[in-house]
Amino acid sequence: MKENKIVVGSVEWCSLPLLQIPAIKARVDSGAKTSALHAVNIIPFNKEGMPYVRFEVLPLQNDGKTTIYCESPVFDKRKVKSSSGIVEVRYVIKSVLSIAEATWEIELTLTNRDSMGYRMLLGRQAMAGRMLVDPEASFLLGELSSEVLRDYYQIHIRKPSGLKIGLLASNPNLYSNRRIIEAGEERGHNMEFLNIKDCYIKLDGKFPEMHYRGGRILNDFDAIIPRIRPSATFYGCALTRHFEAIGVYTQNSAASITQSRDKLYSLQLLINSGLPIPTTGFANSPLDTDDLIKMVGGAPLIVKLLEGTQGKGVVLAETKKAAESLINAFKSLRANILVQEFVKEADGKDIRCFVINGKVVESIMRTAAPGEFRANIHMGGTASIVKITPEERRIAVVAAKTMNLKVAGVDIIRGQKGPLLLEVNSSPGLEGIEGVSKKNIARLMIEAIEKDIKYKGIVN
Ligand SMILES: Nc1ncnc2c1ncn2[C@@H]1O[C@H](COP(=O)(O)OP(=O)(O)OP(=O)(O)O)[C@@H](O)[C@H]1O
Ligand SMILES: [Mg+2]
Ligand SMILES: [Mg+2]
Repeated sequence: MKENKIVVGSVEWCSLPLLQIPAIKARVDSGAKTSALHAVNIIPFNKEGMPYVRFEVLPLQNDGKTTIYCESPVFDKRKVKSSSGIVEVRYVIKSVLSIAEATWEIELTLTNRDSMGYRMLLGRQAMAGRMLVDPEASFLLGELSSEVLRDYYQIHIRKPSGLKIGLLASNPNLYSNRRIIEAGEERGHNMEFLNIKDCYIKLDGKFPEMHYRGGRILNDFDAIIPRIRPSATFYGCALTRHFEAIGVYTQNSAASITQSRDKLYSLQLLINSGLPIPTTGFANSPLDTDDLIKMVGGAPLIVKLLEGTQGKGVVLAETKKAAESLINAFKSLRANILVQEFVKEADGKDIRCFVINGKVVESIMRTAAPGEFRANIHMGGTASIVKITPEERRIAVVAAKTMNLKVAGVDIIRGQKGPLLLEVNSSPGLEGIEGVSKKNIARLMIEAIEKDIKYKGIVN
């Protein structure tokens, strides 16, 4: 059967017609089962109810400008262990390989790992029954001249249009992240999802740089939208700070995000601006628990972890005894906590004001599920649009300004004597609010960036 097989060297040119990639240099890698395609900006989406993935391929080595925009149905998602032992979940697509005038269907995993500069690896599965490898040779099926490549790729050279905006976050599947990418693309911008864990920093007095997995340098961004989840605060803020250092606009600054993650520090700043908050205590030693409880008006009271979110670190202690044990238990775990007056009149409701560039663009009221005092959507709360009072609006605007946040989610509860500020979030979620609002909040975030950096390119 040898005669029918294509003999290939260790490197060959091939093409992927379904993805409209006319020529890509593939490294023949019989050590790997599945073939891999080097792709960036890999973003999942749904098309007519089916899982799809959108990605960009830079088909030519050492060429960061020639970009092919691809989309494909998702065939599978697989865990792949790299040679360094790190497990990565990769999308698998089915595509057609064309080589030496033969074509057949192959599976391709998408990876942003730059495999020694090769944009494609051809694995055993794709070759089985069809190819023989002569490992000493390369380009047995012919080399392509730079003229031919230029002809192929001329139309694919990225033309500057719109802004280049990076979304610095952890999960491209998250509703908020998907919406921000979508809204940016709708405005004609070049949106890229930058995974926090894949960015790294070059600190250098003269030539500081931001790098991305595989060695790509990320220095040409016009703006970065940091959406840092609490568990990634330290590294995410370091990256945001570095983008600032290399002159990139960040929608929320690293300093403001860092500040907002510490509830105690935030409250200190907020009361300095004269904003009303529920009476709050903080103590270091369990010896002071008794007085701490008295300070906030006794039980029932609220205990909050300093770095909690989605309502997870917020507990209600109904009695003095319960409060004592709760506070002392947290202390013995060395957790940093706040003790706060329980505002019963809030009646399991809170108001989330979404602030962008100093304006409340939308407000919703969240109502806690039955038997629950926390109104968070993640705790089963339901949302509806609410008309806020001028005082509530003022509190939200001053709070965002005090925290120096361009985009903020300000939480307020309605107490007996008026509104009380609970906290200011630096990555407010979009799902709850867009679910009930007619406004395109993600688009408003993008427009705020356009305004801030005085972008006049696109009108629609
Ligand atoms: N002092 C209080 N009195 C009454 N209810 C409160 C009080 N503090 C918090 N709550 C309720 O618990 C919810 C969660 O509290 P808070 O917003 O402080 O925590 P969080 O975990 O940071 O939430 P988020 O996801 O909004 O960041 C509030 O939205 C509110 O419904
Ligand atoms: Mg919070
Ligand atoms: Mg909250």
